[in-house]
Amino acid sequence: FYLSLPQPRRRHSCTLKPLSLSMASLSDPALLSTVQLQLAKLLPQLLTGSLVYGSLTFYFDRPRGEMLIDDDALIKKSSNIPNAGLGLFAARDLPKGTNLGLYPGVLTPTNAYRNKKLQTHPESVSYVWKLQNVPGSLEERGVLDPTDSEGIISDYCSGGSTTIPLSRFLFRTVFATYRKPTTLCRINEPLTPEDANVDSTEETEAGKVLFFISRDVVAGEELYLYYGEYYDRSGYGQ
Ligand SMILES: C[S@@+](CC[C@H](N)C(=O)[O-])C[C@H]1O[C@@H](n2cnc3c(N)ncnc32)[C@H](O)[C@@H]1O
Repeated sequence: FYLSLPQPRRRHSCTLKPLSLSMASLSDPALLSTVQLQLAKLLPQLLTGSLVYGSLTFYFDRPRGEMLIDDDALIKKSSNIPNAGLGLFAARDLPKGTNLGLYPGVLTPTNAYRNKKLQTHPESVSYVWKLQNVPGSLEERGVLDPTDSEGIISDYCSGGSTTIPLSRFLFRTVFATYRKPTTLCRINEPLTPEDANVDSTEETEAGKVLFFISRDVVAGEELYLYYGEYYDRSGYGQ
């Protein structure tokens, strides 16, 4: 007979191994193939994740806008208005109703623009188009910001924002060729609103602003758009 005495408890022991793989352990072929196998299993997930992240970033932070008139119909040069900088001129006759294009810029929530970029780069405001509120709601649709991360306007608007991590980097590299001309940003406003020869209509929900010729324009005329009563004109002439 065996006496059924309580057996001494076996102590479980474990050894903690350092997580990092040393070069020596990587030279172990068995371990190396396990690591390769794990990486191969992870690869599809990594690729899918990157694809989803890239697509969403592109969708939200892409530069919008496009020209609807050929390049040689317009000329960018010094404005007829003293100290107004560059202006946009008709290179040929443009009949009333001619579509010029959709205003360029990255669609940015109004608050994000107001609380971040406007604070750090106030000069960007001259070129930022504030969209109307979505009809029938108090929701603000946002602004179209065609300036770069420093608030500077250049000939093309690239996408990207500070809201999505690495967004600006992606638009400087992977999506670098996807950029929109900022020609329409050079249209000044007339000395009196009645002298405007360009007008705009907005498809607010789509975030689209169409610029069109509002009266017959002859070759050589400067194009003018009235900016509206809320535009900040405090920097005019400086
Ligand atoms: C949308 S930008 C027009 C393009 C700008 N002139 C440029 O060189 O890029 C608006 C800015 O142009 C200037 N501007 C436009 N119309 C003006 C006017 N009637 N008088 C003085 N400055 C004007 C102001 O500096 C204004 O903030």
